[in-house]
Amino acid sequence: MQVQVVDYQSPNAPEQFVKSLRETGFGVLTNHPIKQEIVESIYTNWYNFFMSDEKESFAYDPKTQDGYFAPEISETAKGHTKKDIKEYYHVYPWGRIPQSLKDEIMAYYQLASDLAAELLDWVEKYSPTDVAAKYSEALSNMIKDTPNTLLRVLHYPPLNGDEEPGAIRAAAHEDINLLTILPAANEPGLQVKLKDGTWSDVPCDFGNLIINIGDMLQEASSGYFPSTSHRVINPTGKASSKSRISLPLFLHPRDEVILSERHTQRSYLDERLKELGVM
Ligand SMILES: O=C(O)CCC(=O)C(=O)O
Ligand SMILES: [Fe+2]
Repeated sequence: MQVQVVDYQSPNAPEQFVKSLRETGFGVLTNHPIKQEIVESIYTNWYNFFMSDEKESFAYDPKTQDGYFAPEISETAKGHTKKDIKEYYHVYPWGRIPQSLKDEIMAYYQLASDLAAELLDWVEKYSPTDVAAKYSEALSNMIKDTPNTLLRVLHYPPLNGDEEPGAIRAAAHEDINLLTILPAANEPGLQVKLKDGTWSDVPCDFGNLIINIGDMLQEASSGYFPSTSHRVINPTGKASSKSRISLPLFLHPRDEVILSERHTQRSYLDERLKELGVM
């Protein structure tokens, strides 16, 4: 099955959407409540931030993980040796945020978090009874008042030809969190790995909202909902000279939320950050 594009306003949207998540780890929504204007404005304003020297005064703090991650310290995906070709900024409500960008990005953070709670209710409603019985609390409750949800503003710079051979914008990886909410980026490149092992472009019409499952939902659902590998491939031709901006919101439960017999959100997250080499 390919990733389904679902009209958020259609009566059977919840069922269709959850089916796509179950089959592919991804679902795409159109006609959803997040206005394209705010997404576009964020892309423009943060592009300007990444082009400025101001970013250097927000260098990330390894203890708290908020702030600016320069290309030199950017992630190496689990199981890979080459760093991704990207720089990014981690926005947390309690973290450092450039003053001029704060109101807008926090408005988006709230909007997307509210929508995410609704989507988690959809997931719960269409979880089989035996799977839902193992959720330690309602999925949408797991993110209630959480300080851990992370909004990452990503900038993939234009390629200039001196990239390390084999490095790509984002090497194949799975997300760590419960669910990821991602407005379509301003340029294509996002691909998902299908069950048969082939890579497929995620429908990326500007205005689409892409949602995918992370490892924590896979853990909490005993594998019923798959955390699927995805990647961002390098552009070719004229597109190589363009920046790509994207804006994933990674939904994380509160620290103490029990995901499974093995893990709370905190024990799971710490394990993964160490593997990524950023902690
Ligand atoms: O930039 C994108 O489209 C996806 C980014 C992503 O998968 C991630 O940061 O985890
Ligand atoms: Fe990802």
